Amino acid sequence: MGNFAVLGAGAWGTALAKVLADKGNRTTLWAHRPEIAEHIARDRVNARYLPGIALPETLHPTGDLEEAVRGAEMVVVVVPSHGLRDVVRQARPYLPPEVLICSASKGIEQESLMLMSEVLHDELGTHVSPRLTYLSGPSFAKEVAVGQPTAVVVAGASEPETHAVQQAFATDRLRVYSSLDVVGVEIGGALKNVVAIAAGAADGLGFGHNARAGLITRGLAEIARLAMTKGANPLTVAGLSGMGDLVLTCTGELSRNRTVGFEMGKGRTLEDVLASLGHVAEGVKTAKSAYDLGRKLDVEMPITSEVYRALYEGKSPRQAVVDLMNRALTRE
Ligand SMILES: NC(=O)c1ccc[n+]([C@@H]2O[C@H](COP(=O)([O-])OP(=O)(O)OC[C@H]3O[C@@H](n4cnc5c(N)ncnc54)[C@H](O)[C@@H]3O)[C@@H](O)[C@H]2O)c1
Ligand SMILES: O=P(O)(O)OC[C@H](O)CO
Repeated sequence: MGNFAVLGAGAWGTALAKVLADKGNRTTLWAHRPEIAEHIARDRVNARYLPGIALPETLHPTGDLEEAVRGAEMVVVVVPSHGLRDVVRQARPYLPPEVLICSASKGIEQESLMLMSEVLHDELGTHVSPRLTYLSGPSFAKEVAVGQPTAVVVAGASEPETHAVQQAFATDRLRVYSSLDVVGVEIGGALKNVVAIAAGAADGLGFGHNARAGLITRGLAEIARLAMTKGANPLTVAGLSGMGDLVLTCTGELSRNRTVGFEMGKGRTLEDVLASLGHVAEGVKTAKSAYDLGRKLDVEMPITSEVYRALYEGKSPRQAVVDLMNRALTRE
């Protein structure tokens, strides 16, 4: 059995820690807010982020980052993408030399416009590259936590390490594929959240299935363009992290990103929706990062641009749809 650490006790970190702990691994779950660790230790449930799910005794909550990573064979980082750099920097002095590192956060850092793998390289050095992996794909935390069948993908630059992480997470309910295309898998996971906001807005505005299918498909086209420009294989985003996660998040009512778009489509303000959401909706920050990255790399991203304008420039979702529909006609 392994000795694993999961950094981030939100819904996804808790669900992934439960997967590892249910397999009999000693799994330490680090919470950004120490009181969350105390509550989990007392109640054996994360009532704030994953209510109603009993957590096994093999899962050890802590608010102490050093305690969490000391002696770990694999550290899984699952904090919101805007917090990943700080958490990794704080954990760095205590990381065992040969530790495997897996990021399960979906986002692009604002300002630097770096993918999570680039942030990890920046903080830990490029020599860690073979030990870095990235987990993504269509996976609502709540469904994984109750053992609903789910398929995800783990990407890494080095096959043996990627295979080790694939094996660590795999169960008869969680099927884990592997990939060597880290950038493609990361971009698919980050950008689907932006398209989910658009699809939610379309639903909130009262549009139909046609609009949603159009957004998913054309959203995938702009995700593929960005992925290719960043050196990824565009076919990667037709897989679980890309098309798979677009289908889930653009249609599933559990999606926080879709909810943000849906409520804005109904007329609520972004601030109002975020105040009541209770969880991170990565697409809000990623819309800005991706918009800036698209402009920097000269990649045409019309859906991302309209989501950005609706979130950051006060454009009405209805006007954003009108402008998308009236763009110059083009080839598919
Ligand atoms: N929830 C899911 O179903 C799901 C599935 C796949 C991937 N993800 C991704 O996992 C990541 C985490 O999402 P989640 O659903 O667990 O979030 P969540 O909203 O459920 O919880 C957020 C957690 O992050 C902590 N936090 C807040 N700010 C922080 C900071 N600056 N530094 C460190 N920690 C901070 C909070 O205390 C909380 O524990 C996101 O990138 C998300 O896109 C989520
Ligand atoms: O609830 P969302 O929109 O953050 O989506 C959660 C996961 O990323 C789904 O794969």
